[in-house]
Amino acid sequence: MDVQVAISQDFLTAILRLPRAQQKKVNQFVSKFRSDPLSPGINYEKINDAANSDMRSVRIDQAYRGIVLKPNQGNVYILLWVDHHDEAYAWARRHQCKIHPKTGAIQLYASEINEVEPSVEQTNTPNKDVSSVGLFEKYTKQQLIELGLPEEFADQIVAMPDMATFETYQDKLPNDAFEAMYFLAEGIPYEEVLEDYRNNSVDDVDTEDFAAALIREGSKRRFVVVDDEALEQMLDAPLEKWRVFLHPSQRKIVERDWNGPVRVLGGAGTGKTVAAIHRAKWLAASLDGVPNKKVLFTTFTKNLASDIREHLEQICSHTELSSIETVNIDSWVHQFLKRNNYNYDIVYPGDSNPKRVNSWKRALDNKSPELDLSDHFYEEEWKLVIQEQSITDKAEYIRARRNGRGTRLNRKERLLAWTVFEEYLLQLNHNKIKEMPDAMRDCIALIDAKNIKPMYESVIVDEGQDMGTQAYELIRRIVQEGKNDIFIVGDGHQRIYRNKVVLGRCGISILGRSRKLRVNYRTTEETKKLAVSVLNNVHVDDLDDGEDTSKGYISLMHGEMPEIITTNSFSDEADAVIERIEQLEAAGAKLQDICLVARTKSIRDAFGQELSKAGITTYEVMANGVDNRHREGVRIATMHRVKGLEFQNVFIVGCNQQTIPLQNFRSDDPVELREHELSERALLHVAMTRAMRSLTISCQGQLTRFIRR
Ligand SMILES: Nc1ncnc2c1ncn2[C@@H]1O[C@H](COP(=O)(O)OP(=O)(O)OP(=O)(O)O)[C@@H](O)[C@H]1O
Repeated sequence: MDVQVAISQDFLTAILRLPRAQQKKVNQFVSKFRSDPLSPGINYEKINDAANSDMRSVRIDQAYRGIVLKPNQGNVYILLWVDHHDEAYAWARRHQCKIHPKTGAIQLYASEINEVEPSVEQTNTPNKDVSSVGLFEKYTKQQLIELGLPEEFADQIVAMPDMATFETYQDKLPNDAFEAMYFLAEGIPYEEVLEDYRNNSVDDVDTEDFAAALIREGSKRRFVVVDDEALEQMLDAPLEKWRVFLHPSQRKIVERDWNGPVRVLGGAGTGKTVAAIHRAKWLAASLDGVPNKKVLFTTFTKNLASDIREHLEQICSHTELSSIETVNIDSWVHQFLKRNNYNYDIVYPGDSNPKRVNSWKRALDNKSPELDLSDHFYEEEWKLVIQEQSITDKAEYIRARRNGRGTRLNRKERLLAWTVFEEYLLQLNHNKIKEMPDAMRDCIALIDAKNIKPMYESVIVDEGQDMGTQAYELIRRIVQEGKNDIFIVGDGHQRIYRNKVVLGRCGISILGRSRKLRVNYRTTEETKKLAVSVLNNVHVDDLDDGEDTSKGYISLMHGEMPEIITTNSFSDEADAVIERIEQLEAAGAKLQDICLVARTKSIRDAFGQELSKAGITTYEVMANGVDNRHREGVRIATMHRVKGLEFQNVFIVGCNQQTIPLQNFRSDDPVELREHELSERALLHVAMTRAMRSLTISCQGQLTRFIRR
């Protein structure tokens, strides 16, 4: 029978904690072990009192030991842990590794859990009858076990008094069981949780058959069977776990055929981009390098597209890579139109292109004195109504949908307002410029006129929340309709460009093909909680005319509470930030892992200058390129620029009451004001959720009202 060697994610993490010299030895050992775990050179030793009698220690060198699970049945060896002799043995005593009888997934968890004291919150609440307020009182023990809870914990968990107490079990329970219980406690319906945590087609689980268990989705988040090539890659530091260990909820959406467009939602850091990258690889593999069969991976921002290309290069073969085109949607439009001899300059609604600004100025000169509407109103009306619905004449404008616009306009008022838009259209034409939504429409017109066949087998869209109607209509047109055609990932909570869309209205029906990712791999739970609180009680859409919620969204990591620094002046704030950056550097942090984020360019630059004066190198995050992580320097960026990116340590500076929300927005329209407020909150939320390890927020004077301490 073939020998199978698997590695747990924990083993790889354990390697990274060792001194460099030892890491090398472990790597050599693993290569030897992988080629023949039965070789006489490998010393297996029984571990007295190990939680699992199938655990053995193996000798790496004089001082270090690996912990291996060698089940009785089959020919499977699983490398679980590595450490200094005594610590490795202690680890084996503290950990259990078993196949769950219901889900069939291999679980690694604490061998014992002590009775946990109710949380301080709970004990401080006078007269509260603990036993009557169980967190899981709606569920039976059996139901919890169905979701992956090990039976030995069932009594304790079913009697759990509150969330705070439950959270203290995080590092004791298997990750899958903890997550599933957490989502139940957050109010996610049982069936939905079961769908995510049950392994497909597992009926009769043989709890001794590790070979069968290793290939189940639920096991693959933590264990991988290694062949030589994969092993070599994996042992190459720095290790990026997402390359190998997809969460079952990610794997379920990535590795399967879909009978039409799919929409995947998920809070910041839940691995949407990672899922989309793996999806691109999976689709490309199925194309088998056939020329002219292509997958398009598109994003909203240019720098994210470059980032994604780099990631694809890490996981795809040459052939797969040759089938994937990665480009942000606007560049795609530019390239397509250029190939088709398009004669217009492309601009953006509201941008500073002098020809566009002048055209708009002339259009506003035609404002009717009979209408008391602000210039801003016309700007928004143009973008949100006229461009959104591709309106080109008066008659269409009179019939136009104006949902979500606060100021009502009757027929006569629309006719009067139209004079501005009519002039703008004339000016754009006269100056040979087009706004991007028009350019997208022109792409469609060209495709129709030239009868161009769909160019892609599949399109993958990242940052789906920021793409507008025209972008989706164009996407619909360039991809072959049918199996695996469109895969969209996005998060309405991160919409910062106000390009709302209703997919169904763009010919993209996601009925029955909508999924959600819930596990945040990036930020700590402490940062996540603060970032989510910025969007409390605001309504966020699901890209298809429904509502999305940030309930049932968990971070697996814990860390320091975000620090909030209030100062009295700019120089005090700058000093405080510089001091902390110097402390981080002294503690070993690399400058390129630190990002300073500001709401505006001028605040960014002001802080950038202070950092330079203090001798700290800075590096501006640009819109149009990949961040060269080898270039030294603290990253400095506006909030818009950091979307989709991540940094170990994030400083959000200038979080003053007067700056966030930005005060340059004037409108009497309550709907516009609400929308403005929402996108300002989304911007802050995006900036906060870039932080992997630490988040520091600072202000001068009063802190923005978006943050409640
Ligand atoms: N299965 C996984 N295992 C380990 N790490 C993962 C996994 N999936 C994602 N990650 C990590 O989590 C972080 C966030 O992932 P990703 O950027 O895909 O999230 P996202 O949902 O697209 O985030 P955002 O919407 O905030 O941009 C990254 O550091 C990524 O490497």
